[in-house]
Amino acid sequence: MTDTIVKAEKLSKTYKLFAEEIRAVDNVDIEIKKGEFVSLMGPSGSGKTTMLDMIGCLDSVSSGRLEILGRDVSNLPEKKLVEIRRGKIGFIFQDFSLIPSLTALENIQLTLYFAGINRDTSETVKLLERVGLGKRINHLPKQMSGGENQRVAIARSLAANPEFLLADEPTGHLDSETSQEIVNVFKQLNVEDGLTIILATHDSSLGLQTPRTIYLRDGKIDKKEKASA
Ligand SMILES: Nc1ncnc2c1ncn2[C@@H]1O[C@H](COP(=O)(O)OP(=O)(O)OP(=O)(O)O)[C@@H](O)[C@H]1O
Repeated sequence: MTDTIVKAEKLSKTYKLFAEEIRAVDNVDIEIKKGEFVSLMGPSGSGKTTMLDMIGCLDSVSSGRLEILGRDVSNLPEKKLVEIRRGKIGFIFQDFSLIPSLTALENIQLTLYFAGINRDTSETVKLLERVGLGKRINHLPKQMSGGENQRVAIARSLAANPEFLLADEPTGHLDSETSQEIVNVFKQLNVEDGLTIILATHDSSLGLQTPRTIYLRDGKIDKKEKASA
């Protein structure tokens, strides 16, 4: 098993919009190893989401090479991309995407059900405890704060035992104090469980807390600014 989670070489993504061609990601070289906690930072439109979507096998590659978990995914059809992302990659987005009529516990159980994974309820409860929600197991999303909803989403992303987590602006809907709490959960998962996490954010107060920061500007890596925090 490789310890390289992501290896991108001259990776590019081009969107065609009528006559216009937009190079959202432009010739990017990146290598991310198992156990790293990396933030992808850059202003709006710099290509963070496009980059994460390709790494997460949610979007295709236009040119260059992308290896995920040791497998070349650059030219794979959608069906194969689904196979790679299912179970192996955990996703956390800005909107928590929880089902309003289901409790914290049920939201996770439903995800497991659709993934075809059999888990004891006690294991799911442990996941919620892991993110500090031991007392919110039977709460509905509307009975929890935004930060708590995002913790449920984090627990849900962990339920299938993914090889790594991708978080795209996970604190976009949260105030600064709650955002810090969410980043602390990620730090804990990275330090204590060795989980690999890639976090996209435009918020430098959060992005600079990770051991490694990659800056994007106009779809390219901004080498001048690239430095470890
Ligand atoms: N589906 C699409 N079709 C056309 N252009 C797109 C598409 N998705 C993204 N883009 C363009 O690609 C560029 C990069 O967008 P992207 O969403 O990756 O940036 P971002 O850094 O994540 O921005 P934000 O922080 O605002 O989410 C932008 O110019 C955007 O307008």
